[in-house]
Amino acid sequence: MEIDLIVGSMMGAAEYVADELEQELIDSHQVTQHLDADLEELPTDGSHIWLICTSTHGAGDYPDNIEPFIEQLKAQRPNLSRLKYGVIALGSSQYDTFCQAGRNIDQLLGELGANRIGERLEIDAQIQPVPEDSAIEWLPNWRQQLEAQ
Ligand SMILES: Cc1cc2nc3c(=O)[nH]c(=O)nc-3n(C[C@H](O)[C@H](O)[C@H](O)COP(=O)(O)O)c2cc1C
Repeated sequence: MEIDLIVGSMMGAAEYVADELEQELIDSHQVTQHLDADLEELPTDGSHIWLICTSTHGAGDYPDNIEPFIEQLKAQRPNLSRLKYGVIALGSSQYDTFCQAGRNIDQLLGELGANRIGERLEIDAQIQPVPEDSAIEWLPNWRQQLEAQ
C-alpha cells in the first residue's frame, strides 16, 4: 500500500514524528512524506492512504506549511469517498483549542466523504514530552486496521 504522510509542523515536532512513522512503515509500505502537500499531486482514488500528522499553532490554527493544502481542499471540495486516512494531532492542553488543527482536518476530510481508519491520535505536549513515543505506540493498531481493509 502507498502511504502519503502529510505533515503540518511549525517547529519540527510533528515532522520528527512523521520521520519516525516513516521508518516504521517502510518495511511493508511505500511511504512519501509531504511537507508542502499539494492536492494536485496526491491521488484521491483510494490507491494511496493519507496519514495526516499535524500540530496546532496560533489559536487553533494550522501550521503555515499545511495551510495551502487545507485551502485547496476547501476551495476544490474533491470527492474523497474512496480515500482512507488517519490523523495524528499534536498539541498542548494548555490551549483551549487543544489539537484543533488535527480535529479540523479530520472533520473536513469526513465532510468530503473520506473514511478514517482507526481513532485519531491526540498527543498532549503537557503530558508527553516525546511525541514520537505516543505515535509509535498508536501505530500497530492503526496499521492492523488498515491492513485488514
Ligand atoms: C505559539 C504557539 C501556539 C500554539 N497553539 C496551540 C493551540 O492552539 N492548540 C494546541 O493544542 N497546541 C498549541 N500549541 C502547541 C503545539 O501544537 C505543540 O507544541 C506541538 O508539539 C508543536 O509541534 P510542531 O513543532 O510540529 O509545530 C502552540 C504552540 C505555540 C508555540
